[in-house]
This record gives sequence, C-alpha cells and structure tokens, in this order.
Amino acid sequence: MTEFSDYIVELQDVTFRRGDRIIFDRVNIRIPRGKVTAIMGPSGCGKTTFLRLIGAQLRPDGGKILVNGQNIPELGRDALFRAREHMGMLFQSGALFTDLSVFENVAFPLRVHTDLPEDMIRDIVLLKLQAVGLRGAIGLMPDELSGGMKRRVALARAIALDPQLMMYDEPFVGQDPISMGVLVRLIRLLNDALGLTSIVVSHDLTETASIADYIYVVGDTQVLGHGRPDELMNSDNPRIRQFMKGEPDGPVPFHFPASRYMDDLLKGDRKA
Ligand SMILES: Nc1ncnc2c1ncn2[C@@H]1O[C@H](COP(=O)(O)OP(=O)(O)OP(=O)(O)O)[C@@H](O)[C@H]1O
Repeated sequence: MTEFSDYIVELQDVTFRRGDRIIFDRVNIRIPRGKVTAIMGPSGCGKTTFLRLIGAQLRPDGGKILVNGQNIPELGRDALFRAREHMGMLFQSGALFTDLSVFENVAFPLRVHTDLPEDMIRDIVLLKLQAVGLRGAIGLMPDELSGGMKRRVALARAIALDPQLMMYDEPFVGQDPISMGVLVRLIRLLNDALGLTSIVVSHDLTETASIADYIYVVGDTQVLGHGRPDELMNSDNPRIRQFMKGEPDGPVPFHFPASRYMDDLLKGDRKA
C-alpha cells in the first residue's frame, strides 16, 4: 500500500534558471496536506514559477518536485496526465472560454477527462456551481458576468474533477473588496468542506494571512522564512518583518542600486 506523507508537495533542493538568472537556488518547500499554504514575496520573486513547476509547465534545472511522492519532472506523458487530474489551478489569466456558456465551461474538464453520461455531468456542474454560489448563472455567457463572478466560475471549473490540490495564482488581483471577501471565504470553505489542500500565491498580505494556515516567504532565490502567520508577523528576521508589515524600505531597499544621486545630478550639469 502507498504510504502518503503529511506533505502533498515537497520541493527538494530545487534550482530553476531563466537564462543566466537564477530564480530559485536549492529551494526546499513542503506543503502540508489538508491545509491552506500561502507563498508570498515581492513581485518577480518566482511565485508563479513555483506553481508552474508543480504543474510541470516548467522543468527545474535541479532537485526534486514530489507530488504525492512522485517526482513530477521524471513522469512520462500518461503518468503526468493522471497526476494533473488531481491538481486544480486558478491562474490569474485563467480566462473562461468566451463562446461557451457557464455550464459548458464547468463541464469542459469532465468531458475531456471522463466518460461520464450527460445527466451525471449536469449533476456535477450544478454541485460545483452551487459550491461557488452561482448555480443561478448556469445558462449565462461569460460576457454577462462580472469579473468576480467569472473568477468564481473558473473556480467551479477548477474543482470539477475533485482535485486533491488547488493552486491559486494571485486570486485577489483586480477584485473589488466584496468579491475579494467572497473569494477569501470560498478558498477556505472549499478547502475544508472538500478536504482539499490549497496553495495560494499572492502578495495581498492581509487577505492571504487571514486564510493561510502556513506561509512561506520567498525572495532573492531563497525561502526567507516560513511559519504560521502570527509567527511570521513577530519574526526576528528583518527581511520577513519588512515584508509582513509592508514597509517600503528596509533590508530590501526602496531604491534600485544606482550610483550616488549627487554624481548623477552633477553629470547632468557637466553635459549642459
Ligand atoms: N517567460 C519568461 N522568460 C524569461 N523570464 C521570465 C519569464 N517568465 C517570468 N520570468 C522572470 O522570472 C521571474 C519570476 O517570475 P514569476 O512570474 O514567477 O514571479 P512572481 O513572483 O509570480 O511575480 P508577480 O508577483 O509579479 O506575478 C521574474 O523576474 C520574471 O521576470
């Protein structure tokens, strides 16, 4: 019998480069099963890259990415297809198919991945739309929905196949405060009601800290720290404190490295 570890995802010594640039340098991250874990960090630190590595849209240059004990980069096509069936993803750009109705959008993964009869597909679609509070919108087209509703339909589509792991890439971006509150509640509710494990990638500190059981702060090719939200808020590490408290200047400087300001100003004078 397969022994499942307490961690659904484990990154072990993962290195990832973009050309000459190192994005992750021997990074270790473990995602506890059944919990909501947030990956936070400044813009460009590699949060989306992290999700793409788990989903095998990107390959690491070194290290292991274990999902349920399977090293994702080593899987063949069929095994990867099966592994992905257990992953639901809500990407920032996870747009709906604009020429398909809400019903057909949510039914889409069921049609691609299963041979379920039509009446069962309909029952599942109704159930998933009910879970996100949009059963009443089943017959609408995407252009009849608000931005927040679109994201909830995309969420219903992402959970259509009952994934074990839900990954959210910046779920709160571009949402008004009410839709944001709805999404925050939904992520937590779905995680607990459906027995999922959730990874939320975000730089919206307040919202994310309010639902995350555990947070990893990533930056400068490394994991800067990890812990429960309250532990990180009171961290002794100045880089983590700067991020958690949203301070504009600190160990991560406000100014991009530059020569002395006075030298630059004088250079201008000399040219004139
Ligand atoms: N296709 C690409 N080609 C080259 N570099 C890329 C590509 N995609 C991303 N990068 C770079 O890799 C780094 C990590 O990108 P990533 O999108 O993972 O960051 P992020 O933390 O999700 O950022 P944000 O919070 O702004 O979305 C960035 O510096 C980005 O410029």
